[in-house]
Amino acid sequence: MSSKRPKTDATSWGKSSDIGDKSTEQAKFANKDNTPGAMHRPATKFHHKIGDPQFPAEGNNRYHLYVSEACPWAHRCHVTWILKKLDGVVGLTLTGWKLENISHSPPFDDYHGWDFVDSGSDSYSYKEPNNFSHIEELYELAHPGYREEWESRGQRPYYAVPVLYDTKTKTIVSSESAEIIQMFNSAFNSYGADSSFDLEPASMKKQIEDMNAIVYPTINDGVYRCGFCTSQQAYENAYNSHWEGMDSVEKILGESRFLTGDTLTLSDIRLWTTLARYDTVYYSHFKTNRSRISEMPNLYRFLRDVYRIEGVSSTLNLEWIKKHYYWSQRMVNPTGIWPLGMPTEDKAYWEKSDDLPEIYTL
Ligand SMILES: N[C@@H](CCC(=O)N[C@@H](CS)C(=O)NCC(=O)O)C(=O)O
Repeated sequence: MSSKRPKTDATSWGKSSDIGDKSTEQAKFANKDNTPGAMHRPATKFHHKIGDPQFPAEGNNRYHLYVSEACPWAHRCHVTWILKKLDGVVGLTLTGWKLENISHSPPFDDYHGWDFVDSGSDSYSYKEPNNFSHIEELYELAHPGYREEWESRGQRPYYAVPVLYDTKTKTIVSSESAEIIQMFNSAFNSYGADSSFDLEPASMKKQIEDMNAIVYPTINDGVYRCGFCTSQQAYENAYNSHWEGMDSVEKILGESRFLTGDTLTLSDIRLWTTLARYDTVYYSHFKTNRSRISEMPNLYRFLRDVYRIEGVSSTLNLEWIKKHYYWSQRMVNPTGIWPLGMPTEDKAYWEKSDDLPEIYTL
């Protein structure tokens, strides 16, 4: 137990001052609601870039991606890794689905983050290169004293996935999904990635940023603002803002196939990984329950449209997603019981295609 740990009765995740480096997207779209009990996502720690002097672009698995199939932020990276054909270029480890002993209240001694015990779904067997048992060990290797830094502020250590790790310098390049997917899109094109398509064309940067400005705060982080808050007022604020965002995206997708037109971009991948979890998890577990995705015609069409792109469905592990949220997040669901009978467990939910355009090829 840390001797420096201050006494705190904090019960919510993060503080409004935890936005870290002000230039990050997360800081730009941080939750502005200072109602007691509002959820504030802490800043991730590592923001280096492939191309920085100590992290030159290189293939042959010098760099290694850690993702949990449960996590929507990590899932963005996994989808981009698949679409850019980075297998053999950037290594991959899938963690298990459990986050054991996660809590918003101290003590945090038994919290070690994602485990590698039951690593990977059946279709993958990518080994953790350091033989670690938990991701805590990776964070401590990259930044000795990482746990202590958080605990000395009275906070749970934030062992976030995704992580892009450098096997050569044994440190973390980035722990921020928005930045990792941009690197995957462009940094490895001369090292084996599929360079024939661009998920962030320069001519569309502004439209992509405009979409992210809606999707990040109201939808990607918005569902967590609904689910992780600890007061009625904070929940109602988060819920209203979330549905404002959902309604505007439903409208946008009524006018174009993807968020910025006819071309799939990183914005679509960012939206998709939240929608893919929605009817299984967020609707009930996070109380976002005004409508299911299957009741929003354009969002539902988009969800199934992207699901059909080659490779995408292989990244969706609904069983682990369900177990992870309902079992791990005891501060939301104290019994840890996961529900049965989810409509998303029926293949027809994903494969209904009468209202879909032809399959999108990259
Ligand atoms: N801003 C981060 C968010 C990542 C994040 O919060 N991941 C969660 C899982 S959904 C996590 O790993 N949490 C572990 C923890 O809280 O210690 C990103 O986009 O990469």
